[in-house]
Formats: sequence, structure tokens, C-alpha cells
Amino acid sequence: MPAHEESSNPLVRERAHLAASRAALRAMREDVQALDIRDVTANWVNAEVLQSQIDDRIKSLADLAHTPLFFGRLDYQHLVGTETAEGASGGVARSAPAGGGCGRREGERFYIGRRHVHDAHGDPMVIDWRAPVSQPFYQASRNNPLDVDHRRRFGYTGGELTAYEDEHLTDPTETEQTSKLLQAEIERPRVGPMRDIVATIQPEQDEIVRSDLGGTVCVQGGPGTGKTAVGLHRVAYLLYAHRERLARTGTLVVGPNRSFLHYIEQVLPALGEMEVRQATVEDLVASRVEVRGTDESAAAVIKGDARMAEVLRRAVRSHVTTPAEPVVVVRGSRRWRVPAYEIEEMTVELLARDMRYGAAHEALPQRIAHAVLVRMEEAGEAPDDRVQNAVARNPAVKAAVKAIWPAVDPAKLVLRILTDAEFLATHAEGLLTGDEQKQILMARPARSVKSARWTAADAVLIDEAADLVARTHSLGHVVIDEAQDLSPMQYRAVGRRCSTGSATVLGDLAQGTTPWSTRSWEQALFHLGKSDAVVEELTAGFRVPREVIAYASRLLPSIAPGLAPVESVREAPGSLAVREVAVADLDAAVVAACEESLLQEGSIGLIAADARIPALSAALAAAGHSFLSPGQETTAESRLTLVPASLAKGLEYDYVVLDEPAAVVDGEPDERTGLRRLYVALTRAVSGLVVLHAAPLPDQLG
Ligand SMILES: Nc1ncnc2c1ncn2[C@@H]1O[C@H](COP(=O)(O)OP(=O)(O)OP(=O)(O)O)[C@@H](O)[C@H]1O
Repeated sequence: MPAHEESSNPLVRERAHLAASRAALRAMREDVQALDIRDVTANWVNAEVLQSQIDDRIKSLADLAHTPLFFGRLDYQHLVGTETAEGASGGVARSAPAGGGCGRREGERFYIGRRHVHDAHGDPMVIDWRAPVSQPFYQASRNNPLDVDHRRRFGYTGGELTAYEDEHLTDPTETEQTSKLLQAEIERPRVGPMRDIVATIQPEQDEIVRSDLGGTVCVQGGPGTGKTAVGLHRVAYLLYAHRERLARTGTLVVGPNRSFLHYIEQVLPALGEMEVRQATVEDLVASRVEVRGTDESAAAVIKGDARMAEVLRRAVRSHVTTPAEPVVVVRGSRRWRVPAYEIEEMTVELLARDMRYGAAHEALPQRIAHAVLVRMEEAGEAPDDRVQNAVARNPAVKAAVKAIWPAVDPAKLVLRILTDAEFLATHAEGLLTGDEQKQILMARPARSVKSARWTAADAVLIDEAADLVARTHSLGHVVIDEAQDLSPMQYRAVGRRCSTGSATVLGDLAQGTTPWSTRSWEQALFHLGKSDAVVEELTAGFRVPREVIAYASRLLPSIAPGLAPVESVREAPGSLAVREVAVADLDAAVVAACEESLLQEGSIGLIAADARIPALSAALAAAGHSFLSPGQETTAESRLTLVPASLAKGLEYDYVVLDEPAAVVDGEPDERTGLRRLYVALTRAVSGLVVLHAAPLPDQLG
């Protein structure tokens, strides 16, 4: 291409910068690959560790063909200070003006992408989206240009840079327009697992993403407002801004179930973050016992109630007894006697301290030994620390501690609470009614921890008891998605895993489908131990088309009065169809609707009441359609997923076929929960929803 054409065509220039950036990234990767660690590592273990770090670094420097290296450009009006340009992870990510066009004289130009790329001189070619200098890409507006003159967004087709869109934020003659590239990104068909939204994070989302590590943020947002996306991007941001601290303390994402975690598991690795653990609450608390049983919902509600924490606290502390006998330690020819009243004083003092039961159990023998040492010194001996330790291990001291402050096994303790009516009554006095106590006692009391059919709620109780005995390790940051479904005791379980860190709490009160679901964020945050959290609201919907969300929102007055409906950013007229069919024709009509949807691009979810799944599986199979289960990855070849309503939460499909709403409602123990389940099912579609029913629709939808 002739030189003059190259300089006058912005697309050509931008492609050249892309090619140069890719070459620079390749060179960065080659530099790491060429590292020779033989000279720097003294031993084999160090070499292994270093090599695995290098391997990770090489992986993080991969150039993914279909992942654009940069998606935006900012031309600043002035030079940007070094502090602003530098991210917390170091490296001035600043680009020299390329081509010097656009009439700019003294500003600077930055290409914004997923990761930092620099050239052979260390000059930046692409700057990380999380760096402070990138923030105006998400926040700058005509009203507040943040020193940005010109913002450019790039569009890609199959890895090729094919379009760009400009905004001159300081040009008064230019009018505000909605971004077509943003619209196209939001409307891009969904196939495969959830993807990142770095290129199109919205200002109100960006504020949450970049809120500081010190504080806990709680986000209330209707279906498709980007809560999950925001939570995952916040982790990526925090890891960038506080890399060392979080590498030490660890981060965790808590989700409702395995299939949901599968759905989101690619997002953080795509953003270069490989180290974030993902788990359900069950995973977190299941290490001590195997969960094999289930609770009646009434029992689960009581077990999940915060009053149980106090029952457990009392039960644990009830093991401490008043010493009746003095402790007599024999060493050589001498006997040392610590009277009972003195040991009682020690016990009372330990009980008064804010100390874990197990820590006090460890401290008591040392206290007794210290009292013996004082007596030895008074008698003219000069014992040292070793003598104190030896006395602490003396059989007489051990026996006394065993009687006064015995070790407590968390699982055994919970087993006793759930099987020994008298023990429960003593500790639940004034907390649980007699009827409530009866409800949680095991119908068939198990003999041992091993043989008990523990339920998920029991495992949470054991986790609480374990924390009373020994403090649970706290991570640096925890994200809790679909938080509205957690019980108070579950909030406590997650809360102790971020007791010295912070949290991002994401949820929607209207989508709470557990019998114990959250009624107010204030209460939830209290149980989490983060009452000082800020509650933010997201109201713009990026998933569900306007017509569909309007239809689903008819349920809101019944399921969450007071919550405002989501404002969809997606027009998509004709996206909703509600069809009534005869009972005998329902299955065939559902299969036909799936076939119709399969003619379109993207993923298809057939959502139905759990009880309807076997019949619909058979109908699909009879019609020759293979299908996936939630959590299995959709591909271009396999795009249809059969989704039990109980697993639909958090997921999305381009086209949704919803089978028999009345059955979805009836699948739940009460009407409100049923309608909430239906609300979740109605809000999974990105492009189109077909509702098929033979039974009358719930009145609220009428
Ligand atoms: N700023 C954005 N740009 C592009 N897509 C976005 C943006 N925000 C959210 N999305 C997309 O909208 C969809 C819904 O987002 P997400 O699943 O995070 O919503 P949610 O609030 O967690 O929904 P739910 O309450 O149903 O679980 C996803 O496909 C997500 O990628």
C-alpha cells in the first residue's frame, strides 16, 4: 500500500499498531522463554518454583487469535503524570503519539487492552484496562471529559480489526450518540461459557469494579444487569491493584452451584487471572463431614437461622467446668500445689477473653505451669522456659485441663445437639421454641459422626462450631454471587472467610428462591459481618430484551414489592411469544419451538419445571435432538440445553423456550417462591423467549 494512503486511512494505521503490538507481545514472550535459570537457582526446589512461575508468565503472554489485544484508544489533552499512567503493578503504560494526527499537539495517546504490552525500549504499546490512565475510557463523558479529547472504540471480526468509532468529547458541535459497537457487543450471540466485558464496562459498573479493596460492596440488581460480570471484573481489578497482598491472602468467588461455576470459570483466566478459587458454600464447609442427607425445609430454615450461632456458642462453652481439686505436680523429690481457687480464676479470666475455645484450651496448661514456676522461684529455684513447657505437659496438668477445659470436636458437638434433646434444650433455652427444637432433632439419631446422614445445613453448623474452636483462615477478598439465596448461617460461614478482608456481595432480592432467602441487604450484611458495606444498585439490563423484561416484571409486585423493574438497553421487537396449546400437544409444541429457535444463531435453553425434565428429555430424544445439561459448554455443533428450572439461575441463552409456567410455580413449596422461580426462568433470554402453556398462566402474568 502506498505510504500516503497508509497515513490517511486511520484503519490502516490502527491495524499497523495492532500488528506492531502483537510483534512486541511475541518478543516479550520470547524474552521470557529465553530465560536461563540454571545460574540463578541454588537448588532443585527453587528451580521448580521459578520454572512454574516462568511457565505461567509465558501463558499469560499468549496472543489469543480471537481476543483483541486492544479495544480502545484515548487521546489525552495534556501529558499524563507518571503516577496516573503507572498502574499499581508498575511499568509506565504510555504510548507515544502514533502518526501525530488528529490535530493534537501536546497530549498523549494510549491504547487500552486486556494486558500491558511494551516495545523493545520498554515504551508501552498497549496499556492494561485496569491502570488508572485507562479509567477515562469507561468514565469520560461530554459533561466530564477527564482531560480526554478523543475516545476511539475498535470493532473486531474474527480477530481482525475491522471498525472504529470516535467520540470527540471536547467538541461542542458533536452530538451524543449511542455506541453501535457497544450495542453490537451486547447483542453478539452467546455460544460457549460466559465472556468478559472489558471493552464495554459501563460507567456505573466501572465504579463498582474499581471500588477499593478496603471496603465491602453490595450490589442489588435485577436480571442481566451485569452483577456477575461486575463481580468477576472487580476481582481482576483488585488483583491488579493489590497483586502482592492478594497473592498472599487469596481470593475466592462463591457461586450457587457447579453448573453456574462452570459457566463463569473462563472469565478470569481470559483476563489473565488464573489464581482465583471458585466454590459453592457447600464446598467451603464440606471438608469435615460428607453430606448425604437432606432437610425438610422447616428444619433447614431453623438450622440456617442466626440464633443457632448462639446455641452453638453456649454448647461449646458448656464444656468448661469449675475445678474442684488442686493440681499437684511432682518433680524429683518436690511437690508443687496450685489450689483449685487459683485455677478457677485462670478459667474465669480465659472465659472472659475474646478468645477461641481451642486457643484457651492450649493456654490453660501454660497458665497452670506458670503458677508452678512462680512457686519454684519463691522456693529459690531458677526454672527456665523449658521447665515451664515440661510442667505444662506433666500428666497432672494434662488431667486437670482435660477435666476443666476438654478438647471439643465440632462434628461430635453438632451431632450431640441434633440427637440429645436435653442437651439441645439446655443450650437453646430462650432461643428456640420447644417446637423448633423438635424440628431439628434427627428423626433417627445417628450413633457416630461417620454414620450420620449429614445435611448441607448441618455442615454449616459444624463449620460454625469449628470456628468457635479455632479461628477460620480469612482470605483477602471474597465475591458472593446469587447471595440472596444464602441463609444467615451461610453468610456467617462466608463472612469468617473474609473476616480480615473485604467482600463483593451480588444479588437480587426478587430472585431469592430458598425458604431462608434474604429479605434485606442490611440484614444479610450484618450476618456477613460487614455492616459498613455500601449498597449499590444496577438498573440497566444488558441481557433481556425490553418486551421480555416487561412481561417478567409483572411478577415483581408479588415477589419483591418496592423493587423497580430493569431498564433494558435492548429493543429487539418481536422477542416475546406466548402460546397456548392443548395438554396433549404440549411436548410436541415445545420440541417444535426448540427446532424453530435452532434455525437462529446462538445458544438455546429449554427451561422447564424439574418434574417435567424426564418427559421433555424423552420428547427431544424421540425427535432426534441431542441436548446438553446446564454447565456443559455449548458449541456451534451442540447448542441446545435442557435446563431444570432449579438450575437456571445466573445462566443465559440466546433463545429460551419456557415450558408450562404453572408447573414451574407448582414445583416450589409456596406461591411466592414459585413465582420467583418463574421470574428467574423468564429472564434468561438474550434474543427471544417463547412461552408455551397448556395450564392457565399465573394470574400475575395475565
Ligand atoms: N457492560 C456490558 N457490556 C456488554 N455486556 C454486558 C455488560 N454488562 C453485562 N453484560 C452482559 O449481560 C449479560 C448479563 O450479565 P450478568 O450475568 O453479569 O448479569 P446478572 O446481573 O448477574 O444477571 P442474573 O441476576 O440473571 O444472574 C451477560 O451476558 C453479560 O456479559
